[in-house]
Amino acid sequence: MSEFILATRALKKAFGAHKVLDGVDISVPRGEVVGLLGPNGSGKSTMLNAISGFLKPDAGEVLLSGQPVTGLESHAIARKGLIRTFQLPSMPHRMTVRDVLTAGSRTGANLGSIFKRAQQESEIEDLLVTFKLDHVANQPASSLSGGQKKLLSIATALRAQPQVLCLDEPTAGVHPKLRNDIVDILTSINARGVTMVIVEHDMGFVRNLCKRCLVLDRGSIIADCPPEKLSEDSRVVEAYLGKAIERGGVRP
Ligand SMILES: Nc1ncnc2c1ncn2[C@@H]1O[C@H](COP(=O)(O)OP(=O)(O)OP(=O)(O)O)[C@@H](O)[C@H]1O
Repeated sequence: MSEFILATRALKKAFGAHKVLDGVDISVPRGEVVGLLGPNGSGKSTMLNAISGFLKPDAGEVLLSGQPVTGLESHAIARKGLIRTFQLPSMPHRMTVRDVLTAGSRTGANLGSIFKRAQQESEIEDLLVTFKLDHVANQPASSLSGGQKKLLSIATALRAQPQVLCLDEPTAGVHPKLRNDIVDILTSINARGVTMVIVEHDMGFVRNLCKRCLVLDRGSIIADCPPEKLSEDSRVVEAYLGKAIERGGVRP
């Protein structure tokens, strides 16, 4: 079994002449929580898209447990255990919150027994409570606030029982009180062995969750270190932390 559950090798993606990913190598050991940081427009979402099959890389490799998944469709990569959430999750108009969670199941279409159905219903009720969505369970998912949609998208991702969860700005738009709840939820998910790659600008959140951070800038990883070491790295301060703090861009 590969030492790394997720790796990219010389991953490239350009939009026209703009080389957003210019040969990116990352290696994520099983069970790790990694922060993927960088200035706005540095390619973090592009990286998640290329890893999860929402975008085909121009060159390079994506490896899941050592096996190449480069260029596979997103649903095929999801079936292999890597699920990605989005910065701005869109929700179907006609489905309630509970319906969205039910549809998110890996086994949703194949509930052969009453036992399985009862088990699924109980898992969904647990998720509704854990993500503080139980009071809106019967409302249309599209009517939720931005923060609630974020929570629902993470809860739905968990229904697929991922081995690797890639989260794109999980706290953006989420009420500050709920951010600590998300840290607790993600910590307990990680304790069950789920590896995570988290794109996030909230440095408090990153420090609470991530043992390691990768910083992306101008197409390359410019730092790979624990969060508390980031401010000691002059390239990171120059490219990201310094400027972003000046602009108020990094949520402390
Ligand atoms: N489909 C696309 N077509 C053309 N350019 C794109 C496309 N997707 C992304 N880009 C460009 O690639 C660059 C990286 O975008 P990306 O969204 O990956 O950055 P990011 O680091 O996630 O930014 P942010 O922190 O603001 O969310 C940006 O300049 C963006 O305009």
